[in-house]
Amino acid sequence: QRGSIFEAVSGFIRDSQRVLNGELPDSEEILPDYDFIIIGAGTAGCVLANRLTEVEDFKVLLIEAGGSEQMFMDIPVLTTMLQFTDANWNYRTEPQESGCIGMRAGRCAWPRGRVVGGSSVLHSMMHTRGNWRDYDRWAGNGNPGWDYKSVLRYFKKSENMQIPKLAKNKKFHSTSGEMTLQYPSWRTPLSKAFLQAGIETGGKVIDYNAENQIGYSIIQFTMNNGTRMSANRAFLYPIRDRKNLHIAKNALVTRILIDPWTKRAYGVKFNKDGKKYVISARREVILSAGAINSPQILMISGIGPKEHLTENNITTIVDLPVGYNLQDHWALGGLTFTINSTDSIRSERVATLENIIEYFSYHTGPLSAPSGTEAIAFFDTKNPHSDDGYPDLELLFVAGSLVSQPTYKEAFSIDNNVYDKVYGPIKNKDTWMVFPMLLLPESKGRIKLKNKNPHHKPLIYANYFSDEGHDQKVILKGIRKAIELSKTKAFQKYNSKLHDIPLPNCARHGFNSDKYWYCAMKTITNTIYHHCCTNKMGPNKDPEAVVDPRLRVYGIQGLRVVDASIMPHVPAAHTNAPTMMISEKAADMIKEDWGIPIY
Ligand SMILES: Cc1cc2nc3c(=O)[nH]c(=O)nc-3n(C[C@H](O)[C@H](O)[C@H](O)COP(=O)(O)OP(=O)(O)OC[C@H]3O[C@@H](n4cnc5c(N)ncnc54)[C@H](O)[C@@H]3O)c2cc1C
Repeated sequence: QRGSIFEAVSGFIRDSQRVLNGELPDSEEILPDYDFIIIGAGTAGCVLANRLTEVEDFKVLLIEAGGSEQMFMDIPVLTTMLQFTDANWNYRTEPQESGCIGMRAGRCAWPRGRVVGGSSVLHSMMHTRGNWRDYDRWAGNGNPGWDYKSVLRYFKKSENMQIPKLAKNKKFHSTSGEMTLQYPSWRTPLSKAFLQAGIETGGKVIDYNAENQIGYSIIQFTMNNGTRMSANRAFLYPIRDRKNLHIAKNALVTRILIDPWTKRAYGVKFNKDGKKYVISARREVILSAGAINSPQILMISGIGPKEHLTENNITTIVDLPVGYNLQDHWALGGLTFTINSTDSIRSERVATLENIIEYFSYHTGPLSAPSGTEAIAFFDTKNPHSDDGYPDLELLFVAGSLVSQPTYKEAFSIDNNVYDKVYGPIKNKDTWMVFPMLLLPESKGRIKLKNKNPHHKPLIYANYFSDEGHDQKVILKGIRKAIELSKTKAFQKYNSKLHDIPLPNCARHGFNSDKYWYCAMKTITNTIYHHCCTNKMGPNKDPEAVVDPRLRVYGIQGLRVVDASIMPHVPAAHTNAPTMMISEKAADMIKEDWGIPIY
């Protein structure tokens, strides 16, 4: 056994104190005005609050609907469980014909962080930047300064790469930023089998955050010494003592105040502890409420598609396509392989006293492993033989499956009948799973208002598979690739077998036929939580654009959007790192626009 009860108790106290000493207190005093008001202390909001308050003259108010981050939220193994706390907005998609069919009431669960740190507190901590073509494509669409060469410095700015071998590559990595990156110290031998299977089938092992992305890798995580590094911990803890930053927690912004004549944003309204606040912004209001709430707040404040606002009795101040262009990464969920050893992760083997003692003593062992996601691989299905391809498919390897942790079924909101029939018979088995995930989707959805009440959840139309068939074909290639990997020597060592109880609604197509898998992916449609793009950045001539390349809302002065909603299209990356990059770049643009020199 590693560690002792004594060490674990001291470790627990040390961890609790780290959070107590780090977490910014809810500001006792809220001033009537600030230079900048940032709405939302999520990934983007935390980075921005840090960078803007570097300028002593800038007085900043950061407003967050959720409460403080708690110590237990930093324990990697609890990642999925955080979705069952108040730190989750708990969204559900609207039912649609061709997706989420096997989820409860035909609705997919879309969790989002409602806590200081935002979705970076709920997220699975995978750190991937995407491919250079993603950003060259953003720039090519009329957004100067967003090409990969220009944004690479912003990816590096926040990075503290603690994987020694990767840190040597100075062109792509940095060790001086706030966000620490690590491989988890504990993982199952199945992750090695995944990499070996890749090599056996002609792939190679790469650093996907460097030159090119095609290949296999252990995942780089935003972790520090075996614990979660949320944006809050990385960017707000270190600036706790800055006098020019105030934070209002448990404060829901209900409206951005805009003068309808001058079209200038001059403040915000928010509710906190039963009190209503109206606070002014001397310079700018910055909306960082994420891809679902940012469009909601804009629309409620009179910025959005005129017809839709009129339907909701909102006077339009500027008619803009807010809420359109919703994009996500999704995968077939539940593609499971059984094995004949006890090498996979199962909750009953993880949640043991021994492991708990080890975790609190040293931050090692199974509790320091994030939800079983261990390895990753990227493919360009259009140019399968190019090393420098543009990945459109990701295989996300999990050293367990829907049956390894009771919370998975709930987190994904899988219908009980479907789950019991398909996964009930293997519920005690050891398994591994792959999410074959679409990276460059063609389907697009939309966020609409339910009504103009800011306390009501907006409507989410995911529109998965609403394209001409491209998206399902890519996922199918991923399924075939995962099955190929399961047949390699590396995985046959464990006698890996594709779990073949068919989904009841798809059985008529014959298990493992292309048609079967098309039906399966529309049944267990699994979001990978990369919701974005609903306030698209684009040039003036782009009819879909909501913000300009400096992230200013068209037609309004003093209002920017800085979060995942400004992405013109989702990059071939998990979206936390790109969101940090956006915020780093935005901070420099804001400083520049207010005459502060940039170094
Ligand atoms: C379950 C899950 C797993 C994920 N896994 C990964 C992963 O492994 N790797 C990865 O790269 N990405 C992952 N992501 C995605 C990543 O976390 C997001 O892309 C990123 O955090 C988006 O940052 P953001 O600043 O745009 O929004 P958020 O971080 O969501 O921040 C928005 C903030 O605004 C606040 N807010 C909203 N409305 C209001 C209001 N009216 N008033 C006041 N405050 C408001 C919210 O409470 C929230 O704190 C995951 C996301 C989720 C939900």
